[in-house]
Amino acid sequence: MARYVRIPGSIALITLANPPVNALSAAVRRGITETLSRAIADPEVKAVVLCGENGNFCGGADIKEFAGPMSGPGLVPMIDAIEAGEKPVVAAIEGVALGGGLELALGCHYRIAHCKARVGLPEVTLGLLPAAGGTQRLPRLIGLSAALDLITTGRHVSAQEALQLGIVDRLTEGDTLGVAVEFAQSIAGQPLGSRRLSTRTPACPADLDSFLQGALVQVRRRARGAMAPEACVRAVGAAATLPYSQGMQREQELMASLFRSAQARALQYCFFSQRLVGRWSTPSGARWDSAEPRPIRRAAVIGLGTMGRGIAVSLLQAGIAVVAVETDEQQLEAGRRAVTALLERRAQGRGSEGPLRFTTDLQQLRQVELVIEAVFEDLAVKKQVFRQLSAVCPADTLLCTNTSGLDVEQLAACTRSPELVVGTHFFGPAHVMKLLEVVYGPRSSPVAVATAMHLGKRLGKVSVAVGNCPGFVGNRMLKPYLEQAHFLLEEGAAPEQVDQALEEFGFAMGVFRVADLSGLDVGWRVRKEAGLTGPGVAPGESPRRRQGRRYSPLPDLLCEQGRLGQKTGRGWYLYEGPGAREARPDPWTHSFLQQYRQQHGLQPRAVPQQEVLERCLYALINEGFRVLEDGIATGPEDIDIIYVFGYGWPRHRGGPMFHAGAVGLATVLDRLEHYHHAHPDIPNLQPSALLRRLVASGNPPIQKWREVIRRVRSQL
Ligand SMILES: CCCCCCC/C=C/C(=O)SCCNC(=O)CCNC(=O)[C@H](O)C(C)(C)COP(=O)(O)OP(=O)(O)OC[C@H]1O[C@@H](n2cnc3c(N)ncnc32)[C@H](O)[C@@H]1OP(=O)(O)O
Repeated sequence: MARYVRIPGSIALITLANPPVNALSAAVRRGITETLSRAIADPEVKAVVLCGENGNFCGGADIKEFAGPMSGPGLVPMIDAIEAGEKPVVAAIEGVALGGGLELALGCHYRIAHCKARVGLPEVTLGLLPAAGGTQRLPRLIGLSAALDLITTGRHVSAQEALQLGIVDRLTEGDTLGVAVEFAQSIAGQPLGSRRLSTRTPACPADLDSFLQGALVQVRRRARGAMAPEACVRAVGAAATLPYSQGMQREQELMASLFRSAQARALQYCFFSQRLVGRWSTPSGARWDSAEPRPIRRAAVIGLGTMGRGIAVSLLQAGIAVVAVETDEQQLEAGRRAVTALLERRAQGRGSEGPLRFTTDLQQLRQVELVIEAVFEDLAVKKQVFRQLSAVCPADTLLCTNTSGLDVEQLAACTRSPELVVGTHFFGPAHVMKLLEVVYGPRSSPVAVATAMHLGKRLGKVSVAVGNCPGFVGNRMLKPYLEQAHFLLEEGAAPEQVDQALEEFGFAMGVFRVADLSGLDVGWRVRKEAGLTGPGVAPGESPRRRQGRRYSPLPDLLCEQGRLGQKTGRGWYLYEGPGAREARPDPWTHSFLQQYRQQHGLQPRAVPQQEVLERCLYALINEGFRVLEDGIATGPEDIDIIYVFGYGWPRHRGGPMFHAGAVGLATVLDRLEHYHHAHPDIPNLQPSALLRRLVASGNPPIQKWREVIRRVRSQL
């Protein structure tokens, strides 16, 4: 898995050959070790060039190997041998040099990179640290501060930035290998001295202790419970305070504490799941590898509210021409100003955008290949828009709706070509958030799904194909989670207590802080339309029961008081004023809850933190199992990616379904049974058939769930 060629002029060329990214599998490590020995032993060879096949230097250690026992030559001795050798080794970097790939390049004496290459140490995103000398060599090359930034964020760095930082010695625009070979010839025989990075002393900030302390505080705040960032700081700190060999020892110790951790497993599961969801399929047999996406050059966005603006910006930044449509001149002008401001803010350092036109005239849509409707979340209004679109657009135009949960099929039924209608559920802000739920209806064609999935990828999003049901995957699962949070308030908890439990679990914001941020009126409107509150409620119905099950009117009561969240300066929390962001516990809410409990004869109790987590999270997870039973998501990975990328689920916990597996499915089942027994009027707490079946099947690893799901679905 590493090829060896002698090139005229006393150069040995070693090529890593493990496409697509030349990951450093055992076979590649063996290949490098053997070919390097050969080059060292050959007296004719004066210098070595190391490169990768297929336009990529190296994507790092082979992540697939981490799950099993490690075998073959170790990365550290291999890289040490390169650095210690007497013959200069030049890394010719094309494509990527990431993780172990960059660490390998740092063991080389020189680095030459193509101007489009990217380098970085992203191990932290996999729950690890750069444990092949990266935490010790990089600070010695570019200084402690810059190394700490790269290693704790895992960000990829462009070739230009890598040159500025001093990670690479030279950039090329053309033939990287040719330049590297020529360069190797020019330095053959020169002393290697400080080209061996392990011999250097890292440049450190003057007040090292407080610098490292500050770095620890900062990564802890950002990490929300993830362990790897802190371990990275400690390892880089060792580079500043210990000789190289002791620093390496510390690096290995810290890596050992992470390598088999639950967090590393969760993060690596996310890495592979993110790629797996791209290989989508639908129950009707459409598949990623057989459905051909249509090219999209011109698109339209209908409705320039917050979502429509973000979607327009997202399309433009992908180089797609956009026609932005509003109903009247006033709304159009507001939309124009907002989109222009967003584009200006994001303009720095970005590529060229597609052309943009604003109009109130739907006739302007005759030339577009795709339309995204982003009007008010009201089925009747959306139906009307789809009827108009169907009348105006050519029959082969793909019509997408940005609904967050309405029936895509009902919209398709309003058009001439229902097979060309799909849901594209963006998450706000749409130009920032990485998730796109692509919703196929029963009649959506393979080409429609493929085009929407492909569009998502072009927009830089992680697209997940899901079936059509109220709330699709993400919002459907959110409902029982929110419901539990409200029930917990009825039973005695305070909003800040529920939020604290969820934030300590790793969510960026607890459920009540999120509700205040998004606006309580959003859910209120949906509940009114569903007849759960407002004039649609049957006279005489108990305020705490709806449709035969327990219901909490608490959020409705807050809305009735005009407490809509941050925008009104008060919601579950109190804010400095309308639009202010800092949430303060509100004595009003506490006394409101107290009165409510008294009025309904509810005896408040101290709700343990464990119960908050179990009831909120297991209710959500239970719905996830139902989503799988119903075939709305194909596998648990789809759900987990949706939750990690769209709902702030802490990535180091892998997503809700992964978390269920990590806790133990039998435990989740047991706790759901316990809570359902205590609250028989909450159907969401009744364990799903699939969960029971998985437990009965012996708690298989998550990668095997699909087999059980198939059996359960065929029997339901
Ligand atoms: C105690 C012993 C351990 C010592 C370890 C020492 C420390 C070193 C650790 C590491 O190096 S960990 C790995 C660090 N590297 C990364 O995190 C990079 C991961 N890869 C990527 O970011 C991207 O894949 C890419 C390289 C930027 C390429 O992106 P692109 O969009 O072009 O393609 P993808 O679809 O992402 O990938 C294609 C294909 O390749 C698989 N793959 C990518 N990288 C790895 C890898 N490092 N190991 C194994 N497999 C990898 C990826 O899963 C895709 O596979 P398929 O889905 O097509 O099967």
